[in-house]
Parts: sequence; C-alpha cells; structure tokens
Amino acid sequence: MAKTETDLKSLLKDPSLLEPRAYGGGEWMDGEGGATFDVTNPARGDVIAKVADLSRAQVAAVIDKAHAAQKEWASWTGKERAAVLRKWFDLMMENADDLATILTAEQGKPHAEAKGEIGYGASFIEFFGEEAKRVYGETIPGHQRDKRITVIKQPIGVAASITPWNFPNAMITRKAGPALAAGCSFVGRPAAETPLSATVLGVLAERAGIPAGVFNIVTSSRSSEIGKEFCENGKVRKLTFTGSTEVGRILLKQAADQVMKCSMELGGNAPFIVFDDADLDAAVEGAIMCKFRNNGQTCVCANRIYVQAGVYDAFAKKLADRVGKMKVGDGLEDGTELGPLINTDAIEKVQEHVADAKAKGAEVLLGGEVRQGPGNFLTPTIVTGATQDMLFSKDETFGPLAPLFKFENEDEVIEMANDTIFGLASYFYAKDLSRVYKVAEALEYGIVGVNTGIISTEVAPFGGVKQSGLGREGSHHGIDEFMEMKYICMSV
Ligand SMILES: O=CCCCC(=O)O
Repeated sequence: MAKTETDLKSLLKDPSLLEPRAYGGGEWMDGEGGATFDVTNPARGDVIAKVADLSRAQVAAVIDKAHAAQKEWASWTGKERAAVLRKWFDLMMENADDLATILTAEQGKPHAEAKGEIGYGASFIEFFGEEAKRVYGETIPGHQRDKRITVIKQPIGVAASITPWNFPNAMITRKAGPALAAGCSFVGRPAAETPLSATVLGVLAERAGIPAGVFNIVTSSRSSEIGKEFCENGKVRKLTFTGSTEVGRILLKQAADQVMKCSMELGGNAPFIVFDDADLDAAVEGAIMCKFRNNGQTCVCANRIYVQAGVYDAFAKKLADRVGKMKVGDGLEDGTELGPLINTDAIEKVQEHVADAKAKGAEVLLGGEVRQGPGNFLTPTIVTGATQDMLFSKDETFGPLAPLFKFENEDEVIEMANDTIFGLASYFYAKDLSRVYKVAEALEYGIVGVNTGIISTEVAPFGGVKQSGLGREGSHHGIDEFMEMKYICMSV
C-alpha cells in the first residue's frame, strides 16, 4: 500500500516512470527556488509525492520553447508525426500496469478501472496518429472563369490545455493526440491532485522521440495564474479545457481578449431514462456502469435516473440488490469496485444533496454512510422519490448518489430530462423503435446512449451543447479543433 514516493516506486515495475518534476522544452524542471506541492493518496490521505510547483514566469518560458519548437514539428509529414505518436502509444500500452498504479495512487479509482483508462487514453494517441495522414483539404469550383479555389488546413500553433483530476491520463491524451497530430505543440497543466499521471506521459513522450518542446507538462498549484498566462500569452493560439462550467466561463472571458480559439468540455447533469418496455436487467447493469464509473466522478455519469411508473419498484429493488454488493475500498487492493472520493469536499457535496432530498420528501434506499478512518470513503447511495425541485436536478452531484425519479409518459420525461442548463450526455433504455428515434432526437444533449451506459470511445465526437461546452473531442472531427482553414484563391 503506497505511503510515500519511495513506497509508490516500489510498486512499479519501472520506478523511473514516477517523475515529480515538470517537463518543459525537453528538460525536467524543478519549481522556482525548489518549490513543490504535495500529492496525496485519497484512499489513505498520506503524501505520496512532492511535485515541482512552477511559477507563472516558468510557464511563460515553457510556452516560448513550445512556440520555438512548433514550426519544425509542423514541417514533418503526417506520416512522420504518426510514427512517433505510434511509438508513444506503444510505450503507454507496454507500461499500462505502472501507469495505472500511479493513477490509482493519486486519483483513487480501482486499478482495473485505471488500467481501462490508460487503454482509453492511449487510444487517442493511436487514433490521431493515424489521422495525421488524413488532414485533407478541398478544391472548390471557382466563382469566375479564371479563378481556382483551394482550401488547406494548417496547425493553429501552440495549444494550451487544462485538465481535471478525474481522468488524469485520458483527458490529456484526448487533447494532446489531435494537437500533436495536427502539427501543434502542446503545453498541458494537469490538475494539482493528479500531476504524476501527466509527468509520466512526458517520460514516455521523451522515450518515444517526440522532439523537445513539442509536448510539455507544467505542474503547478497556481491554477488561476496559469490559466491567465495561457489566456494572455500571445504565443498561445488555442485553449482546450475540461472541467467545470464555472471555470470554463472564466477562461472563456479571459481568452476573449485575444480572441483565442477555445474548446470547452464542461459540466453535465446526465439523465438516464428507463422506459417500461426496457430490458430491466440490462438497464440495471447500464445504470451501474454509467452511474458508478469512477465512483460517480465523471461528467457523463448518470446524475438523474428517471424510471417509468410501471417498472419503478422492480428497477429500484434490482439496482439496490446489485449496488449493495459493490466492494468499496483502496483501489490498489484486489476486488475493489469503488474507490475513495477525491477529497472531503466531494463527500460533503453528496451529503448535502442527500440531506436536501430527504428534507423534500425523498427516502434513502441504500448507503450514504461515511467510512471512519483514513481515506475519503462513502458507501454508494440510492434515494427514491426524487423530484425536480431537489438540488441534484440542477447541479451535478459528482459522486456515488443515484436518485430515482418516477415518471408517467414520454413527453413528461423529455421535459424533465431537458430541464437543465447542461447538455452533455444522456441515456435511455427502451425497445420500441419509433420511441427510440423520437426520444433520441428530442433529448437536448451532445451524446445519447441508447440501451447502453457507456458511450466513450476515441472514434466518436465527444462534447456537449448548451452550457456543457464548445467543440468536440475524439473522432475525425477532433483534429479540426487544432487547425485553421485557409482558402487560397488563384487567378489563372
Ligand atoms: O469528466 C469527464 C471525463 C470524460 C470521460 C470520458 O471520456 O468518458
């Protein structure tokens, strides 16, 4: 069980993968004056590493290096960039066990789930490496007899990224993959809770032969200062962010001064609807995968579960039977299905949502207990009798709370499901084909899962509508976020 950096190293097949320094311009960097910040294991609350705490000036110096490296990188052919990205992907897969151990130690999710994230994260590097060869332009018939029109796509330049602690590998690779494939250089600021999953990507990028300055990881505890540097530095041409809608709004305002191209993957409040013609066992399994992925700390996790009246009681019972058996514990221990929450604030938010629901008439069917002792553990919780006036109807709980709402008909549930400022992911279970089409079209969300609780894949465009964000990540669309279109009009 990891207690210190040394202990965590002893769990790795290759201890040199654990890197507490930042990676900028191809060099490993300490914080100014040796400044560090602590990284703790949420399963035990102990410090596992002291990581370089870069100042804003140090980050600006890294941006200079990324800027200097970008033009040469962009001059490589797509095939040449694809070859090093492929090497990077291979190294991630070869070291997947160690990467997962580092991820679990700092983030908490069970090791098997962490390993799943490493595979998912690596898939973006593989996919976009392949896409590097397929950045096609266009020819358009001229508007006059002597005119020829060609459209080309060019890398935007330096891309800055800010990523969250809940998917500390995949949220970086989903941005760095297309950025590097497009010919951009990349400066990533990982969450202060989970920097080691980012620096290890720097270790492997270096081993893969990605040129100095092309992939950079700037670890820092000063989130708002670094955000400002990214938005105000004239050498940064693209900002890509995954995190809360609240922070996304601040970044968009700051980036407006430079009219910076932004991609925003923000909050969600996913509805999960079970119609009375659904396969109930499949719906229960889908709800568990969707709700309890990363212990509910995922922007696409079900936040509101709507169940049609005729199957409400049966669904609630089946769900409680299954969830009640889930093993909560340290993610580094065998058999753990639900790890700790990231911190005590996260526990308090779940408790606040449960207390509010109880005060408004809901009943706790299962769970809700905070485990005594070290670590941020909370048993998975189900409440019945949820209604639209309860806190979780407006606000993402981001924890292991499954509120069950009862509904009577299609129109009513669509109205309730869409009654939110968010529009990221949504899910429903039904068999009737015309219902499937109508409901999928009526849900105001960027992603709709039909008879499935898992929708994430590198080949599909991930992103939200309304206040859930701007732009799409993944799929062949994802690379366009890092490119500019140029039209060349030629007189012949
Ligand atoms: O919180 C958002 C992380 C997205 C995880 C995914 O890609 O499914």
